[in-house]
Amino acid sequence: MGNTLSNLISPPPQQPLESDKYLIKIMGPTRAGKTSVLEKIKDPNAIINPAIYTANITCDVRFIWSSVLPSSSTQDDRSIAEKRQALTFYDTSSSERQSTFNSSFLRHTHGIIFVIDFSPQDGQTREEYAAEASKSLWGVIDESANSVQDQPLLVFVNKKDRPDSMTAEEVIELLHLEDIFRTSGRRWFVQEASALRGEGITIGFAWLLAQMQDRRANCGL
Ligand SMILES: Nc1nc2c(ncn2[C@@H]2O[C@H](COP(=O)(O)OP(=O)(O)OP(=O)(O)O)[C@@H](O)[C@H]2O)c(=O)[nH]1
Ligand SMILES: [Mg+2]
Repeated sequence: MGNTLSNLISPPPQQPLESDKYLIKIMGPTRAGKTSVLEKIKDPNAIINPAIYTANITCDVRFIWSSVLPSSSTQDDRSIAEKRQALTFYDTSSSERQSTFNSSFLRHTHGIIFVIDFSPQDGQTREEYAAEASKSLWGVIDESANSVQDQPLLVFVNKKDRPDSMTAEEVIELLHLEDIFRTSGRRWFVQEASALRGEGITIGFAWLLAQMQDRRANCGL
């Protein structure tokens, strides 16, 4: 029990992973759907429980990314994928955000997933919500500017099943994503998604995986 609990709340791994493994960190505003997105990456058939409440828990999940291969893939494809795609995800929770996102947060990280849903809370306007989200994203990127090598950034605009959701274009503008590329050369991609319905998750994640593989092949990162 003690072991299990300490595994759940252990700090982000700081050691470089072996060469065939990737570490991905998931960030984003409170209740945006970070954990739900992770559940769907792990298992596209997972049922997302609307009553899920995951604040204050940080989990470090290690698994083999074979579940997102197309159903038409052969056993050989799966074996190759299982050998190659060992991924560790670090899912952040609401309460740790400020204290955790320091200059070493992205060290040894190969990819970043930022989940946003644009559901303003407690009387916030959309613009206020976006400004806060943008500040937190830029905070991490600025903080780590000297210690990391421009990992690819995947942004999920989650909860597309809701009528008030925003488009990828609006998010690109509100988060000033084009500036990220201009200032750092970091590659980014915005994918509209619904973790609830399982839409957009696999395609977005496939982009991130391809980027991470490309960086490793070309830059050894
Ligand atoms: N409608 C809808 N609800 C979703 C979707 N994804 C997640 N939710 C719901 O949004 C709530 C928050 O989801 P979580 O995955 O816990 O969000 P989180 O970002 O991990 O939350 P914290 O860790 O507390 O910051 C839950 O009630 C989910 O069921 C989605 O695509 N559509
Ligand atoms: Mg969560």
